[in-house]
Amino acid sequence: MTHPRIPLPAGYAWRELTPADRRQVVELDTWAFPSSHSADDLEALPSPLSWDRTVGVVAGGADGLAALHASYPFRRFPVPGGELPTAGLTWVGVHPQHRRRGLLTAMIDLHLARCVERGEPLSALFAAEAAIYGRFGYGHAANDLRLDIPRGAALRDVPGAERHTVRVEVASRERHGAIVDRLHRAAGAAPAGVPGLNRPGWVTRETEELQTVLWDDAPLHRGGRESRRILLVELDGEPRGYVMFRRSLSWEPTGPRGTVSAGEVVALDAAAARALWGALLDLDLTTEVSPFILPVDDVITRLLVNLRAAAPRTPDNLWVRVVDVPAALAGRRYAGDVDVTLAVADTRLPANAGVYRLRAEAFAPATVERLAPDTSADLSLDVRELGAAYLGGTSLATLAAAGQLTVHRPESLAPASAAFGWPVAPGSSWVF
Ligand SMILES: CC(=O)SCCNC(=O)CCNC(=O)[C@H](O)C(C)(C)COP(=O)(O)OP(=O)(O)OC[C@H]1O[C@@H](n2cnc3c(N)ncnc32)[C@H](O)[C@@H]1OP(=O)(O)O
Repeated sequence: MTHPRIPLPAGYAWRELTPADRRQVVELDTWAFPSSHSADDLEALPSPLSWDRTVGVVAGGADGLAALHASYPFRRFPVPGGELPTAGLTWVGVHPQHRRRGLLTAMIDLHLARCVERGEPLSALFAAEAAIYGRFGYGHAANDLRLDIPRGAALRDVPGAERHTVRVEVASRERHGAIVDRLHRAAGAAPAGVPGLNRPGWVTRETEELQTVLWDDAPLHRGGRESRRILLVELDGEPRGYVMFRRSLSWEPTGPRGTVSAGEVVALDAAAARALWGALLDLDLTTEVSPFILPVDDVITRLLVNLRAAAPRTPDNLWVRVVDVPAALAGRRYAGDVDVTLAVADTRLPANAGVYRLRAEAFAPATVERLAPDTSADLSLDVRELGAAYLGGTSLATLAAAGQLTVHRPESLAPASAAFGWPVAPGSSWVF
């Protein structure tokens, strides 16, 4: 792959990184993200990085890295009704000595240029701070749900839940890797049990490095909690759902106080989900279950009799950058008939800007045509807002109400908003 000529501020140079640079990567990372763990301990952990997509910045005359970024090759990133190659931007860090000199800006320009070269119409990320990425055209595209559910919280009944059996074991890749992979993919492909109605943004761990990191259970991940366990629910011996979890326990004057930190909670249908949550909410010596990341429309929101008591919070989940507007628009399905012209602005990638006519019947393939740049459009918006709406989690009408989308033909907004939505809320079940 050619190295695009993306300029850096004076005195800095690009450096392609390899596994031999692992120590420097760890050291830069601990400058960017303060950690109580030693560089030796962190270096001993498996690395999630795809090294051929990991680029450093070095400063003339200085040791070590001034900055670093990487991306994951998500070849099958779920978009509404389909999948598109997507670059998962990650491990972005600038040494405090070198911050606010334009290094991140240059790294984003290189990242986007490489997305174009690689034919990745989208980039997605989790933002360390919400204010960082909008300026680069990333839109806040999904939220997730965080809960603290009291032990024994009442759940509504689901017929057939009682037919499931439960297994609780120490989590291991050898025993559970294939099961977890299969259930996770299946749950994202058809969360409502209907083929084609997928969960946008439900990204899978597609590389061997990401799989290795998932199953690594080094003591420094534990934070005072136990080693990682898995709870599986089965129907007639067939796995139908899982949750990986760790418990912690303290003894208070009032009695034992245990919490359950749960990772992704995945089930193939409502009965399996009811069986899974029922078991998870009834572990001895515990008082509370805190699932880390759930989709905002996860079935638990319908199963809990008192959702309010679980103190729901919905922080931002994925941010999406549309790198190739026509490929992205044509690569997803729409939840209603649509025939709309969009004027998309993109100062960072001018070739991406333009006026596009999008036509599709509900849930059928779409066609996208680039029109002359002076064509009057029905709606105009920045590529950042297109990214926010792209996975179906942010309504075009909401963007219009917030003054972040301009309506030129009023009758186009309602059908376009309905079409850009999606019946299943977007979101990733893990942070990358
Ligand atoms: C996908 C991920 O990996 S998320 C992880 C992001 N990394 C971190 O949060 C680690 C700690 N922080 C850092 O490493 C750095 O401060 C970074 C990467 C956030 C920013 O790097 P810098 O090289 O300082 O950014 P750069 O100089 O290119 O700034 C570009 C613009 O973004 C703004 N900006 C940079 N960081 C922030 C921030 N945290 N909040 C708000 N604005 C910011 C700058 O003010 C600047 O604005 P301007 O163009 O109006 O002057």
